[in-house]
Amino acid sequence: MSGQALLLVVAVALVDADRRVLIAQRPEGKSMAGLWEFPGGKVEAGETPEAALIRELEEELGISTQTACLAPVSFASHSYENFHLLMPLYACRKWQGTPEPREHIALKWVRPQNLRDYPMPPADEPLIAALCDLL
Ligand SMILES: Nc1nc2c([nH]c(=O)n2[C@H]2C[C@H](O)[C@@H](COP(=O)(O)OP(=O)(O)OP(=O)(O)O)O2)c(=O)[nH]1
Repeated sequence: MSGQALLLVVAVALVDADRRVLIAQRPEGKSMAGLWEFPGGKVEAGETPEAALIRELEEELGISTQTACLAPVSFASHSYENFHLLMPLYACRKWQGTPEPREHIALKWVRPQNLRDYPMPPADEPLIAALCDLL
């Protein structure tokens, strides 16, 4: 049987006191450069999704959080040209530190209803409605 490889990526909606969500702009040189995404990244072999997210938040934004602060929201299941993306989205309202763009061009706090003003990867589109419902 042949088919696309499944890629497991974890992502998070960091939610601030004003119910805004943090999005981050992908850098030049990467796929989908310039698009706005939820922080996160690929789950490595032997890692739980939560551990991968905690690691990515430290690497990408310089913040720390705990598994207990990660609540499942929804997931994306989307076929790209070379792989099929499976991406659980968590919400997180509690973390230590102030997010800074260590691997992105820019960060932005956005109300869920305004997320459509920012070009995001096609897989993310259905997640916006889930966040609007939740927040
Ligand atoms: N972090 C994150 N990744 C997303 C989102 N939506 C979406 O399609 N993706 C895709 C982009 C990448 O193909 C993959 C995440 O990979 P990554 O961020 O760990 O690695 P990368 O950009 O260096 O990967 P690459 O595509 O350049 O090889 O998931 C999202 O909202 N957040």
